[in-house]
Amino acid sequence: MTRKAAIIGGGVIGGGWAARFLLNGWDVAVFDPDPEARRKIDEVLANARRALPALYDKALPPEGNLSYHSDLHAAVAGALWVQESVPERLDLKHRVHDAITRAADAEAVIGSSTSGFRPSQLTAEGARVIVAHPFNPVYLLPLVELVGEAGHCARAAEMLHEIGMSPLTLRKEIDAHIADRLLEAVWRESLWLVKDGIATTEEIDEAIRMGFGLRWAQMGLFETYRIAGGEAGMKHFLAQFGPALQWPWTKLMDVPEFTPELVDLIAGQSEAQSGHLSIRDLERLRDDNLVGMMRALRKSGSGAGGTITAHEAALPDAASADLPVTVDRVIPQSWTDYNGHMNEAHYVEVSCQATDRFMEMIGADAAYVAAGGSYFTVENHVRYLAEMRAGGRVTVTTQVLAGAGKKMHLFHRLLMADGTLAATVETLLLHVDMATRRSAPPSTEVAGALGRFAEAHAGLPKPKGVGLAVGHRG
Ligand SMILES: NC(=O)C1=CN([C@@H]2O[C@H](COP(=O)(O)OP(=O)(O)OC[C@H]3O[C@@H](n4cnc5c(N)ncnc54)[C@H](O)[C@@H]3O)[C@@H](O)[C@H]2O)C=CC1
Ligand SMILES: C[N+](C)(C)CC(=O)CC(=O)[O-]
Repeated sequence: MTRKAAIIGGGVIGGGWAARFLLNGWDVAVFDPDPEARRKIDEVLANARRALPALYDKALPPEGNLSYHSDLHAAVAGALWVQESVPERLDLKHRVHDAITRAADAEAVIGSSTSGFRPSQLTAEGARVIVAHPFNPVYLLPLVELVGEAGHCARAAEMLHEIGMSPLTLRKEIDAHIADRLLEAVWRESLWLVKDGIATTEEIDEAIRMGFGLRWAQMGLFETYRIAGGEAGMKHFLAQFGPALQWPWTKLMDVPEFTPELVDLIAGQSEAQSGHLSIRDLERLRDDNLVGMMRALRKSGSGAGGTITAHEAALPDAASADLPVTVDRVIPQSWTDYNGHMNEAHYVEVSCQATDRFMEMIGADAAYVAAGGSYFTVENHVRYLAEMRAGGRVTVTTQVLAGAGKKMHLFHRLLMADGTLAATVETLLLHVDMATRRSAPPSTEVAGALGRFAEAHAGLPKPKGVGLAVGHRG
């Protein structure tokens, strides 16, 4: 059954919430007295439809229904989740939450997007609001800080996981929760740097996006500093850079004294958080994450992405072979080329995703590869038959032409939503012993599963295009 979310206040954040729920298959009812709210939400939705599916190698569920209401009660009726996102004014929040509490179903989660108020400040006695503080853009960024009664937070967390978000439940309420306290510190310090003529806003943004901003996005603060302590780890880091906290590096001079107890507490928590990995393991993890993020920034040319593309233009050409996996997905904007359609490389990428998925189906999955067996592709033949465009859905069907011994001969059909055949990819793979990296027979289980597919497909007509040479139009 389709679930319903009510969005009370449809501005920057309410619009983002609406998109997050809607694109994950929920019905969404909006109440916002602003006559411009519908236009604004439609614009947010257009951006969300362009961006959110690109995160996934699988199609999201069909969108729910979006409705607008001139009455708060009508919007809230029957909703499993009611999210308040009205302006950050306590008197207004009080009035709105009184109305929501009266209108909402007894089991509904009632969340407030407030950036700074504590749940106990938000309502009169008896109301059951929790803080569900998201990050802009709500449809893409996963974090939601949950603050309030444990049972309500637990139910909220469950639902947030289902719409692809990452709830973080606070141990106790505090003004501005966790993340905004951190952001406020950086923000305040940045404003001082500008006011004192030390740096421009551009220079401060550069200092963040070319350096520690990249690290923070993939490893946070404490794990990053653990690595910065070298092999001696967090205690060494605290010993080396602790004294600097007393130097006038910052306008925020109220800092805790590094007593042995505090050092042990921080070092102990850091050990519990990451002690299962060596510093080298952490470095590799960090580097892999950074490469992934910077690749993601290449298309827009933002920040570090522009630096990479400029450098790359000056380097000799190298072949690329990064090909992820899908059988049913939406084509991301980033796959569009200068001809305004999906670039030819991504047809092959989609076919590789189909091959990987098929390997999982016959038991040649990640565990099998880790145990020493895999398939290597030895030949591909792509026929480009129709243009595919960003936002369109592509489904791949896989036919086994032969599957015996070391050989796996597959035929992928790439189909558009209306059934148009957009491409075929005929691909020949050989089973390989990963230790010797030479061809070798697959395990009995994999051979059996592949054989069953081959047998089931044996009676199907030979697909048009099989075995053709380039230029042959058979
Ligand atoms: N903008 C941001 O970066 C973030 C904001 N927040 C929080 O989200 C909440 C909303 O902020 P924004 O979306 O930025 O504000 P906004 O000004 O963009 O949107 C507020 C919306 O509430 C509507 N509204 C006003 N009175 C209303 C009422 N009585 N009933 C229903 N709707 C009403 C307004 O017409 C407007 O569309 C605030 O509590 C803010 O602290 C949370 C995370 C990030
Ligand atoms: C500026 N802000 C306090 C409203 C920011 C937030 O609350 C979270 C965000 O998206 O940065």
